Amino acid sequence: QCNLEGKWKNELGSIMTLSPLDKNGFFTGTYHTTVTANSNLVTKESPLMGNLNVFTADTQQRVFGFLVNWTFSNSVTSFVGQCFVQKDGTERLQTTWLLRGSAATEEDNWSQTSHRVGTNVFTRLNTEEA
Ligand SMILES: O=C1C=CC(=NNc2ccccc2C(=O)O)C=C1
Repeated sequence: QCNLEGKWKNELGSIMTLSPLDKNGFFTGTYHTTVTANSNLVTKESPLMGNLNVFTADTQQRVFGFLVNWTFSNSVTSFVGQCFVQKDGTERLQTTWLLRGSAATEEDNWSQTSHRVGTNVFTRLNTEEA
């Protein structure tokens, strides 16, 4: 079954580290993202907090949500998603995100389309990547 604790990366190369969950499924963590701020790449760490739905008996299909409070801009991103375990045991977090507010700094070029909703898939950071 999926355990959210640990390090995850998405297709943008952002790294998310999640804490152990408490009995209510509450967790905290940090989110490292690389965004272009006034034309230089900076990696920024932002705090996050979230909840796993621990009320369902179905331990394989648990849904979660978390909010990243971006430290480099006046914005937050909420992620909602579900963890899936593949046949080979690898875990993937399928998420949909909603970005609220505009970055105080130049937005990263992938967000030039100024879309404010999207999807991200997170996979576990394996040991040599960490
Ligand atoms: O104000 C801003 C502008 C762009 C941002 N890009 N990061 C993201 C936004 C949505 C989902 C994932 C990420 C990421 O960096 O992984 C974040 C805050």
